[in-house]
Amino acid sequence: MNHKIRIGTRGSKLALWQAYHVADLLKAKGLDSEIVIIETKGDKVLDVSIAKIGSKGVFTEELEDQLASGIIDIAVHSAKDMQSSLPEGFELIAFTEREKVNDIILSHQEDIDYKNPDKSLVLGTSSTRRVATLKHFYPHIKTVEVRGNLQTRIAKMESGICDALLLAYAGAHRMGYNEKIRHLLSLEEFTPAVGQGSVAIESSKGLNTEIRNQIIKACHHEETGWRLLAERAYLRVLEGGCSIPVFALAIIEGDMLKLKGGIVSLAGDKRIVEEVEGEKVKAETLGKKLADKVLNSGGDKILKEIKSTLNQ
Ligand SMILES: NCc1[nH]cc(CCC(=O)O)c1CC(=O)O
Repeated sequence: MNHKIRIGTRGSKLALWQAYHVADLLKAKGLDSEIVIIETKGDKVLDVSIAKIGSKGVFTEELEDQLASGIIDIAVHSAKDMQSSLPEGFELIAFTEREKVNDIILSHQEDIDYKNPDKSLVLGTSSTRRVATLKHFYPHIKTVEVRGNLQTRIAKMESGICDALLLAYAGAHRMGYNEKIRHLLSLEEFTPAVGQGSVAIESSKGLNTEIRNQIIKACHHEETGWRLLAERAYLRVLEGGCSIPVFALAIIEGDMLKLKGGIVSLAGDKRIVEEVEGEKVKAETLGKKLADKVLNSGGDKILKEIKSTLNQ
């Protein structure tokens, strides 16, 4: 079959990088594609925090409309930005090989010392997980909300609203900012968001089976797939949109999967971390098991507290 696979994407530089990455993976298996840029609500409202406009689908709804009408065959997203449950009729069919999952501190200044409580430091971020984690481990650090794409955030930092940005390594690396990375943060403290570092491919359930299988064969990275299956099962129970500071990271060792994750209160005073381990083929069950453990050891109270704060 000589069908040109139409890849839908948002128009930001990072989104385009991801779309071209998928196009390259397809090309390597002899599959032709073309990129279709689609503007989403999330791209238009840059001045309001995502936590406030409601995280559900602000970056995905328009793409799903185009999937449903067959204008595009697949939509490409940062796996991290994908809701844990998709609307009826859609599915994630592939996850690309994961990039380094750490968070980083990025700055134009070279001497960023985030561990010394005697040095004042203002970090820009818009992630509740990162803000809460900073409050927990580094309460002396001040934060300011910095939104927009990476280029915008860097411009804001350089204009002086903060000393440095707290970001995902994956995005900074993909946008070519490695030389501004000052610290790679530990996975124990800054356990990443579910899915961080991988690119997810979404399709309508009605996508032609042959095309679907070709895409999976070209793009899906199996180990990443197991890891994200576990992490996303955890997220689904915690109902964590990106406004809730939950985190989880799965690793694979042979046939086994280790999943570590938890939740941190918005004020940073409470942080719960639990771990589960089992066969990787039980990824989804392990994710749910982790959720039970976290909820039962006080996560339920933190979650309730966060939800009532966000609904105010
Ligand atoms: N929330 C925005 C977002 N979505 C995906 C990435 C980076 C790439 C990735 O983690 O896959 C980022 C930027 C960031 O968190 O710094």
